[in-house]
Amino acid sequence: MKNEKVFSIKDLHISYGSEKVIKGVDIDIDRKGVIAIIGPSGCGKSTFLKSLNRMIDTIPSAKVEGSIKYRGNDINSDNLEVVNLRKQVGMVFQKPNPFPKSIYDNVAFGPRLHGVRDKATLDEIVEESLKGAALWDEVKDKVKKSAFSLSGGQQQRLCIARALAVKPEVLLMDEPCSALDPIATTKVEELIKKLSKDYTIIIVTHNMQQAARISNKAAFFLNGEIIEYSDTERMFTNPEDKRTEDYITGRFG
Ligand SMILES: Nc1ncnc2c1ncn2[C@@H]1O[C@H](COP(=O)(O)OP(=O)(O)OP(=O)(O)O)[C@@H](O)[C@H]1O
Repeated sequence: MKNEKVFSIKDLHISYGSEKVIKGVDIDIDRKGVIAIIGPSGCGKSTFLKSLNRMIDTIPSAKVEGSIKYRGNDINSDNLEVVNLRKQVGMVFQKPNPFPKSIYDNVAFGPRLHGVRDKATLDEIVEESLKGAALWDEVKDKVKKSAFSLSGGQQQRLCIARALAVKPEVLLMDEPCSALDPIATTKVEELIKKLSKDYTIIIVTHNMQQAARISNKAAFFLNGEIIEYSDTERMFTNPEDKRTEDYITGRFG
């Protein structure tokens, strides 16, 4: 494929009112694989992530300047359809947030929103998405039951299935395992690794072991700037910057 870059970001600045949170970020993100966004609390990781599918628009005080290109198109240009951008660039949040609906209706929600009405087609998308999120075997006999009847880890995989149902290219994940127990975390990590063969996954994590286990590349943020962006293995074995080393070895954060 010609354009291997999914995102190309130049001189990105984001502020909330007078507080500057992202201060001149440049980063290119390639197709497929897992990119971990790491850095201490408050350094702007979630803000950066939310800017990539314009979820940041929901915060009135937020102001975004600079260029974010998704597949070569400026996502902040007036003629870009946000609904289409969010179809391509899905999001999974820290706490599982299924809708108060059945398992089936949670997954069918996005496709219905985009106009799919045919029952057989919806059935197929729901099954495929639940299989993609490694949840199908656990729920196939009870898809009409409430999403709230699932465990926390299952709910998070349901949210991943819901994101997959509209066939995105990119998944943004903001600490998707922080509310999960170790077993559910392992399952979601395995799922992320599996999905990274077909999707580009950009994940914010506080967990350095998790970043090392699942990501191909890592970007270290500090005070709204990217200090280092490299292959994860390299960053974790031979970081270029002393501040990166101090952070990943737990000297601060
Ligand atoms: N909705 C908001 N309104 C005003 N300020 C905000 C808002 N969201 C975040 N901030 C501020 O922006 C800064 C960066 O926050 P952000 O959540 O992006 O950091 P983070 O690196 O993801 O932190 P954490 O790891 O603790 O989640 C913080 O100082 C925070 O207080």
